[in-house]
Amino acid sequence: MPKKTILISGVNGQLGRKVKEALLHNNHFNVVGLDIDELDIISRRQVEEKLQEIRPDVLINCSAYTDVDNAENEKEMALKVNQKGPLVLAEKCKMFDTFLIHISTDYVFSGEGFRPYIENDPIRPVNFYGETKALGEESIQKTYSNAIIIRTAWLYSEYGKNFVKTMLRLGEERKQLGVIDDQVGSPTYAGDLADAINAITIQYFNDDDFARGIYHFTNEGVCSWFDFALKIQQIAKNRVKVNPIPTSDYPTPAKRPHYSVLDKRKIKNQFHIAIPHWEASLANCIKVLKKSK
Ligand SMILES: NC(=O)C1=CN([C@@H]2O[C@H](COP(=O)(O)OP(=O)(O)OC[C@H]3O[C@@H](n4cnc5c(N)ncnc54)[C@H](OP(=O)(O)O)[C@@H]3O)[C@@H](O)[C@H]2O)C=CC1
Ligand SMILES: Cc1cn([C@H]2C[C@H](O)[C@@H](COP(=O)(O)OP(=O)(O)O[C@H]3O[C@@H](C)C(=O)[C@@H](O)[C@H]3O)O2)c(=O)[nH]c1=O
Repeated sequence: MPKKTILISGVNGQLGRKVKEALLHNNHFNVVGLDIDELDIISRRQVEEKLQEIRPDVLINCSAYTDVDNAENEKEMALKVNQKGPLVLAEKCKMFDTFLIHISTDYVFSGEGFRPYIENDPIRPVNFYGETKALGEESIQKTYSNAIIIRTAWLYSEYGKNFVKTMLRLGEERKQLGVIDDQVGSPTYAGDLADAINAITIQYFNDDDFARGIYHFTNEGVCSWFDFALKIQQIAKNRVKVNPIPTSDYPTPAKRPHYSVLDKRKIKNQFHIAIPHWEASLANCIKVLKKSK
């Protein structure tokens, strides 16, 4: 296979960095990673210039506005990055015939369901971040069919700001912690999602029956934020006491869905992807974090 060029936008984010690491293992890929300083996804001019210059076969969009609480106040900015950004990328990928992989979220769902959400379940976000991500999905779907949207949830990695790193810090600083036990979902190690994106990218070049559209990806297993926090402290051997609390005891500017488990059968069947359980991936990530301390 001649070398293929893969462009990653938002490469300095926690997912962007893991995607770059995963793709760099593939000798057939020429990987270019850019972040907002070189490729601002809301700038039509900049996106067109970069696609003209780099001519990527695939663009993996890891950039987004991800501060769920601040999105309630910084509405204009959140909307620009999460709705206009994907629209611009879809328009320009269409112009250059570049396959687009975009990432979305479990927060597009209301959380009122009682079984894992499948890809074509109706969406109804309960916060503004979720609304902007839903609009981003819609913009891509209306504009460009040579695209895949992967919804994921509760993402963490060694990099950036995330729940695991917050809990590890609080576990060392505090004697007690209250964590919500009535919001349930599935944690996702960004390295596992990056491996899935790598597998999908390879299949895009090799599979004549390659199916576009929306897919769900998280780690296997289901837990509450409380279960997740408890396991983090256990693995890290922190002595902090973790107490379960209801959502009403932890008020936040943005409402969160109570149940946002995603059904992953479609991605597993279509791309033959084996997904690790969240507890196994969490242990691996914490081991890496402890080593680098
Ligand atoms: N984090 C999570 O728990 C979850 C995330 N997702 C989705 O996964 C994807 C990756 O998230 P994650 O890695 O956690 O996000 P991060 O916030 O870690 O990274 C996002 C990156 O995008 C950059 N960025 C922001 N605005 C722009 C812009 N206008 N143009 C180009 N780059 C920009 C950010 O730069 P800077 O830091 O300078 O602003 C940052 O480097 C996103 O689509 C997110 O919505 C889905 C479910 C869960
Ligand atoms: C720090 C902390 C949080 N919590 C709660 C608040 C919240 O309901 C939950 C998680 O808090 P966070 O603010 O880390 O998570 P949040 O920003 O809501 O995480 C979301 O981010 C976006 C980008 C997504 O797309 C989602 O999939 C999801 O991962 O834990 C506690 O109960 N106790 C605590 O000490």
